[in-house]
Amino acid sequence: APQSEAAVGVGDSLRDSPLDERSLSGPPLGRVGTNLTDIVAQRKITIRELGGCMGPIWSSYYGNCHSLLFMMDASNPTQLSASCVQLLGLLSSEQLAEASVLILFNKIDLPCYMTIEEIKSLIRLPDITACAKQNITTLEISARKGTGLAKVLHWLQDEHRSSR
Ligand SMILES: Nc1nc2c(ncn2[C@@H]2O[C@H](COP(=O)(O)OP(=O)(O)OP(=O)(O)O)[C@@H](O)[C@H]2O)c(=O)[nH]1
Repeated sequence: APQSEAAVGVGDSLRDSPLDERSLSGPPLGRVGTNLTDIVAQRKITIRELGGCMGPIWSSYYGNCHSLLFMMDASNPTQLSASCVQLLGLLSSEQLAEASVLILFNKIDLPCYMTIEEIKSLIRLPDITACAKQNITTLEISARKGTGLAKVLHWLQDEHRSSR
């Protein structure tokens, strides 16, 4: 069956979540490295998780990336600017110009210092979306509670329906 790849960068792993994982490969949770997870959402989609601290080598994986899930920790305002800089770097990459992008605001189960609207305004998300070559969608989720994950799966399903 055809398969395509999506990548998760920065923030928190979907590994904690109740996703329907039919097969799993890569190092166990908590190890440094890149984790690969196959999910079946009508077709097989391979998710490659790249931790925030692996930013310097993210670009090695751009070539095979059909869509990008960029996870931000909505409960931690001190990480926001660094995450935003990493996001801008991804969006300006020529290799990712055709990728569809889903920005996930994670940990909405925690009491947050700022509302998601405030976070979006602080990182000037409307400007980022307007200037980016990519089609950008945003969702608010809790990987721990599973909130919003059905929508993430639907997005993946839609994006990979007719992909290479
Ligand atoms: N309350 C809450 N905690 C979460 C959620 N998602 C992840 N966590 C916790 O946040 C911590 C960090 O998650 P990790 O996935 O290990 O860390 P990370 O931010 O992805 O780290 P890198 O991949 O190296 O960037 C763990 O203790 C998770 O259990 C969430 O939605 N809510």
